[in-house]
Amino acid sequence: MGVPNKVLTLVLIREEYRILLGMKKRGFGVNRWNGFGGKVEAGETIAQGAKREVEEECGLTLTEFEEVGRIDFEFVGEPQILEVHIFRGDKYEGKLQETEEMRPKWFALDAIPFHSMWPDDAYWFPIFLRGSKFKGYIKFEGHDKILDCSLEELETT
Ligand SMILES: Nc1nc(SCCc2ccccc2)c2[nH]cnc2n1
Repeated sequence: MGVPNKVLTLVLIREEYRILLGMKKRGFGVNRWNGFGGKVEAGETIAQGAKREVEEECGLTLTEFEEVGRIDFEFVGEPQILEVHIFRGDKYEGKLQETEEMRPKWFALDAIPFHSMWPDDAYWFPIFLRGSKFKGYIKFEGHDKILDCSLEELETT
């Protein structure tokens, strides 16, 4: 058995015509717009970890959210797979704020800044935006080059 996967969360808060992204100001994926997320801590469920990261990174408290996807990311030369659990945020409370980690901004669904995001997002965001569930496997060389990409749409809601 190889190295256990690193379990991570990614939350995309979506309203009818806009989606909330954050500009990552440090760490993994810096200088790219992304959803909010990160590691799952000991003693918390994946969903609890997702909710916590949103609060820490942009100040919002999720009151309704659902896991809609899962993508396993492999990076050439790194034994640990990143197992990313993707959630759609439907309802939230609180005041949106910039943090040390993220600069949040709402984007119209027809103006998502894919050129300043992880390159794979352009492949699975359309599946996410039509309300389907999905799972995938994506192999990277570095942080810009996709070597393999397989995505499966599981159901349309
Ligand atoms: N959209 C997207 N996100 C990630 S990492 C998301 C999980 C994460 C990890 C660390 C800090 C915060 C969030 C990606 N990796 C490769 N392609 C990718 N696309």
